[in-house]
Amino acid sequence: GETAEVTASPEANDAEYLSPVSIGGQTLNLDFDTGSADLWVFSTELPTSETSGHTTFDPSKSSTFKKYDGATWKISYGDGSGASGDVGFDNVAIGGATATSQAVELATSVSSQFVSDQANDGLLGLAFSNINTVSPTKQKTWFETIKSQLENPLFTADLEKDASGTYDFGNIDSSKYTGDIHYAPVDKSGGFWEFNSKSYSIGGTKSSCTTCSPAIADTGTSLLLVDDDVAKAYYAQVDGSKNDSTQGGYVYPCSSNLPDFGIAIGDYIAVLKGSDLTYANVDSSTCFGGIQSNANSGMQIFGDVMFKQYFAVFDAGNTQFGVASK
Ligand SMILES: CN(C)c1ccc(C(=O)NN)cc1
Repeated sequence: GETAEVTASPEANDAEYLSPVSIGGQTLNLDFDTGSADLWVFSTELPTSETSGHTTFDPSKSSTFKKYDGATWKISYGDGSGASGDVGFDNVAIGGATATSQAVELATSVSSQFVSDQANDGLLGLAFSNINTVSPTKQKTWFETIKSQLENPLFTADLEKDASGTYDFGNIDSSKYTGDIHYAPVDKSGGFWEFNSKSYSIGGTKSSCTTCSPAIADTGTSLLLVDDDVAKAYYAQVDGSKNDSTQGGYVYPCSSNLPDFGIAIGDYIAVLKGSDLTYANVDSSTCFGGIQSNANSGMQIFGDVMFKQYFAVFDAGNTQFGVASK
């Protein structure tokens, strides 16, 4: 069975991580996203006014590209961004592993957030294919296409703070973590890497929350979006913090000593160091938190703030998600 490894390089503020992907011999930098299941790319079918700074996939230059007549796709993300277009098939290689006849979704329209994010040439979904948006027939993700060829049906994420990390497919590299991997069973029926998260800790004080929303492991989200009352309880411990709608969330004096925050991954509490829970500066003295409210959306979203502190295993063979210290 095959294994593959690819670099994950951070953009400003670790807002997202991009990895090189070869499609029909053309290399684009894609955002690997465990919170969605579409592989879509900036393409020459977009208006050139929307492709400045991006690498675009040109199907006419790939000898292996096949159009999927009549198929379309349209996706919206939690932050209100989105994209849409048409579909083809091509050979897609990541870190030396090639999925042949992989569905590649070509953008004909993208929202302003994607136009302005010039480092991002598209997304590679790593959630479950039941939420793929291709119509009239859903298509598989790259991981599901290649899974049977892999040594083990799993992939891992090692994202780093302000430094390159890796995604590995088919194996767990024991040099990338310390101690045990703590697994939670995944409910994939909603298409996400979803698990229970019924407790948390703030500054070492544990709270159970039987009413807490389930959580998803989402490498495509920058922050940690927790239930509103949990976010409130966290920032109640931060002097001078406030939920500032102008800034879009909780801000506080950058001089604050943020408390550690423990998140439940099933029965295991992964403690996130407070010293790594600031996301960005708003100005020279005001900081924007890595922990924010999910506005009671009914889902907690554990994004890159978690992956920067914990090595993660997405195990499709056993339908489980695991974390380990690193
Ligand atoms: C605008 N961009 C680059 C986005 C990238 C990813 C996402 C997302 O919610 N992934 N789960 C949203 C937006």
